Amino acid sequence: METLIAAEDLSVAYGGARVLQDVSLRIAPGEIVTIVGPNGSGKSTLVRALIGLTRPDGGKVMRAPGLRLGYVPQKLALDASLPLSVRRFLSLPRRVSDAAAEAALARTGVAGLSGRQIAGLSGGQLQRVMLARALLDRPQLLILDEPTTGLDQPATAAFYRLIEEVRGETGCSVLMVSHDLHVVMSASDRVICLNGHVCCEGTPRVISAAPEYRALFGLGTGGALALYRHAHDHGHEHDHGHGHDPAHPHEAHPVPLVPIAGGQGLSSQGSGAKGSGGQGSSAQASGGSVAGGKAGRAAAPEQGARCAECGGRHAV
Ligand SMILES: Nc1ncnc2c1ncn2[C@@H]1O[C@H](COP(=O)(O)OP(=O)(O)OP(=O)(O)O)[C@@H](O)[C@H]1O
Repeated sequence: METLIAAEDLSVAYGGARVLQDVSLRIAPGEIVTIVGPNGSGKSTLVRALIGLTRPDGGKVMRAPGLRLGYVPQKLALDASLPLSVRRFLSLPRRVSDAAAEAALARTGVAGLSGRQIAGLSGGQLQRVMLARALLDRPQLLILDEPTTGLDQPATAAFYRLIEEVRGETGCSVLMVSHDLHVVMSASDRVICLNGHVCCEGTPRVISAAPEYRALFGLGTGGALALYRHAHDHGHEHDHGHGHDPAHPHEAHPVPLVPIAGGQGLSSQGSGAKGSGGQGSSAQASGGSVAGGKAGRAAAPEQGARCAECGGRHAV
């Protein structure tokens, strides 16, 4: 299977505190993958390590050569008192034409905001402007870190619909971090449940039923299943390791849960590399080939002690 980006046994520590341990994942062309997990479980750290903003102290990140990557950060690290128009923001760091800027704003539903100050935008408008900026480089992989923070429910649902439309139009893959479990379950092809390590991963249906997920998020996510009506009738090709016919309902061949094998405990070693502040940039990822193996170690037997946090058996 073709892979755009992959992490293999990725570990990150900040000043000796282990945040990620042996995290492996891979993103295939065209799929929408969502990372869920409790506060502080390392979701943003994982995203930043994938992008290259945070240096891992173990494992590696591999990208398809010349991968075009669009990134929408959780927060915009801008001084609100600095005058910065939407139009100028769209040309940071690379100048874009007025036509391209207008088209991107129109695509994300905020046409006509060009002359407005970034500091004066509502939360929903800012998210759409940041998405417009990320789309300007025609990313093959769009990475969004909690893109709907602070938005109300209709705005959140509308934003996820927009993401699905963009994926449908451009064929880009989407990797996002989200706490909106119900929407995540309806809008994702695959969900990765993170708590310093990958607790479990699979289709929304499989994840909703996973004991590891339920231990972390409780049993009140039944509505997420009700929302999940993914008939898998979109045109992209992807394979979650089970080679299904894309015309099949996705649930018919659920991805097996992927416990992380191995016996290493938490280490207090680590260099704690800090990344620089993300600014909603699009970045041309540096090259490097992607290994074809299944990064998530599918169908590995459960090993290790039962996790006190999520109830699953895994390395950490
Ligand atoms: N630059 C940093 N320096 C030191 N510690 C950090 C840094 N960034 C994150 N951390 C710590 O690492 C842990 C994981 O943080 P991270 O932001 O990755 O979690 P998260 O799952 O995205 O959380 P949330 O859901 O609250 O956004 C937290 O304990 C956090 O305090």
